[in-house]
Amino acid sequence: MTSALLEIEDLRIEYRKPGLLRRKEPFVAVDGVSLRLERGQTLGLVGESGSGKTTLARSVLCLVDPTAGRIEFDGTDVTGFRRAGIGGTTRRVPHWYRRRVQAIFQDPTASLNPSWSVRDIVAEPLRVHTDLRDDAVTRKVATLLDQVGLDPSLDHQRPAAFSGGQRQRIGIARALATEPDLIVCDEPVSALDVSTQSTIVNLLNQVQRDTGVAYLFIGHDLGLMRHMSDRLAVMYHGRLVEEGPAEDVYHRPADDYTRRLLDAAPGFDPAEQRRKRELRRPVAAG
Ligand SMILES: Nc1ncnc2c1ncn2[C@@H]1O[C@H](COP(=O)(O)OP(=O)(O)OP(=O)(O)O)[C@@H](O)[C@H]1O
Repeated sequence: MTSALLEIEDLRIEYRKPGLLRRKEPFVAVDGVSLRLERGQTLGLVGESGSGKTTLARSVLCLVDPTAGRIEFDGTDVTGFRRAGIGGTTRRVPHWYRRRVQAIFQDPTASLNPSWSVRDIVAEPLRVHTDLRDDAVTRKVATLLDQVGLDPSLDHQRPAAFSGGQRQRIGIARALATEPDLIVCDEPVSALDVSTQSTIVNLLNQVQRDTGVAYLFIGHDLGLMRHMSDRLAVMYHGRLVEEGPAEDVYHRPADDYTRRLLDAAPGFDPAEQRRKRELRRPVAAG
């Protein structure tokens, strides 16, 4: 088997609350999770609130230290990139990793600097990660804004001048600036209204077709996740309960928890739900 873009092996992440007595058990947020994401594909990560999705995503972004297990990106072990050093210092994550792995977050308002212009926000990763001169940066910013459907002539405006969906487009332009191989998308459409959700999802799909970027995509809406993802992984209480091709997980879930998640999914027509339950009912042996 060829190496995947991202390979997560038996990952465990524990949180310790400061001041806890030593003998008290740490809280296990991610427990023995193994996942694989191929180049140019989307791995959808679903599960109820608190199941460990964001913690897993943050470990891929080297924002949280795994307790055990391994994260490999394009053949390089990146697990120890951010091990806490002596005296609480933190080792720097290499530039090449920050450049190749970008992120989009749920709340674009919180993740965009409100006092910067859109031009400066999108230009920042170019200034940090490339040797482009000012005029080339300006051209690239205009191309990126155009790519995400924003008018480049508005690049002097601040984020507050834009709608929620437009702000998410700014976040996507910023994430695309370094031409990453992977974008970790932590619920990028959950805070948007339904019609804006679908335009942003379509944009992300188009970007993937154009650039070959892979997504680790976290979301709650199973219907949307099914359309977005090549494979779906379902987490429950920090553990992976199911993983497989998106259509299989959606139509033929192997795990009880996935079935409950599907039945609880909002926007389902009750008759459709009944029909799905019938289809999923195990066939008696013999
Ligand atoms: N810094 C932290 N310290 C202690 N516990 C934490 C910390 N961050 C998250 N947790 C706990 O870890 C568990 C998993 O949280 P996480 O945010 O990864 O879940 P999630 O599936 O992404 O949830 P949501 O869909 O609500 O974002 C939760 O019980 C949460 O309270």
